[in-house]
Amino acid sequence: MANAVLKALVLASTQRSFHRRIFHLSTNKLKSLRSDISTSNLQTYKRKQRTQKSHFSMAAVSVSGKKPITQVIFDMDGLLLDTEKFYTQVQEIILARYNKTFDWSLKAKMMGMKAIEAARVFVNETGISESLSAEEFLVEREEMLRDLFPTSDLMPGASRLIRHLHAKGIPVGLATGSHRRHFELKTQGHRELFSLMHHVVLGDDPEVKQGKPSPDIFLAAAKRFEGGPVDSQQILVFEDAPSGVLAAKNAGMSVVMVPDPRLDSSYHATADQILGSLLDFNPSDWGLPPFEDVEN
Ligand SMILES: O=P(O)(O)OC[C@@H](O)CO
Ligand SMILES: [Mg+2]
Repeated sequence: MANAVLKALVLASTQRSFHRRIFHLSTNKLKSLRSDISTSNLQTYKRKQRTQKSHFSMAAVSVSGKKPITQVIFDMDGLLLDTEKFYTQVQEIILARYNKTFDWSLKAKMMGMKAIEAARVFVNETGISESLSAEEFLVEREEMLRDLFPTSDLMPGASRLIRHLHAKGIPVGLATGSHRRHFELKTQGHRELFSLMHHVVLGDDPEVKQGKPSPDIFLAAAKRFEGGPVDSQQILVFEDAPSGVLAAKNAGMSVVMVPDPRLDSSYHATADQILGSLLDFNPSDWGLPPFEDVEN
C-alpha cells in the first residue's frame, strides 16, 4: 500500500501534474526514492519515509487542502542580510586568544538567538566561561561589530522577493533576534527596502520573553498584522538558522529554510522547504503570486 502511494507521488511529480510544492520540497529525496522503487526495496523506502516524515506530511496536507498563505515573515541575519559572517569573524578572533577555533557546530547553536543567549552558549560550549563571562564577551564583540554592521550587504534575491510580495499586496513582517541598536546599524544602508515591512519585531521587544527557538517572536509578529493575530497556518516564514526554523515550527507556521551550505544538513529536516538561495524561491509553490520578471 505504502509503495503504491509512493509510486503515485513519484509519477505525479515526474509529470509535473501534481501540486508543485511536493516535488519542489523534496527533489533529492524523490530522486533517491525513485531508485528505491526501481529496486523494489520497500525496506529502504520505509526507513527513508520515517526519517523524512516532514516532507511526506507536507505532501499529505497539500493534497488534503492546506490553508492558503496570506502573510510572510522574514528572518533578517543570514537570510536577508549577509551579517552572519561578521559574527563568525569576530568570534574567531576572540577564540583564537584562547587557542581555540570557532566551528560550524557551535555556529549552528548560536545563530538566530538573542545576543545574551548566544553569548552564554559561546562561553559555555567553548569552556572559556571562567576567563570570559557572557556579558564581557558581548562588550568585547560589540566594539568590532559596530564597525562591521553598517557595511551589511543584502543576500541574493532578498530585495526582489520583498519587493515582489509587497507589490502583490502580501503583507510582510520581520522577526529578528537582533536588538534595536544592531538592527539600526545593519539596515542603515537599506532603509527603503526595510520600510516595505508592515512591521518589525526585534529581539529586545518586550513581548519576546525568550529568543528563538521559542515561538515568542513569531507569535508577536503574527499579532501585529492588520486584523491580527493571523492564523499561524497561513503564515510562511523564511529562516536561515536552526533555532529560527524551530521557533517558526513551534509557532505552528510553515518554514522555508535557506541554510548556509556549511551548516550540517541534519538541521534541514525540520523545515518544510530547503532552498540554496532566495533566488530559487518559487512563490507558486506556496500559492503566492508568481514573479513576472523571470530574469531578475
Ligand atoms: O534572528 P536573526 O535575524 O537571524 O538574528 C539573530 C542575530 O542575533 C544573529 O544570529
Ligand atoms: Mg537568521
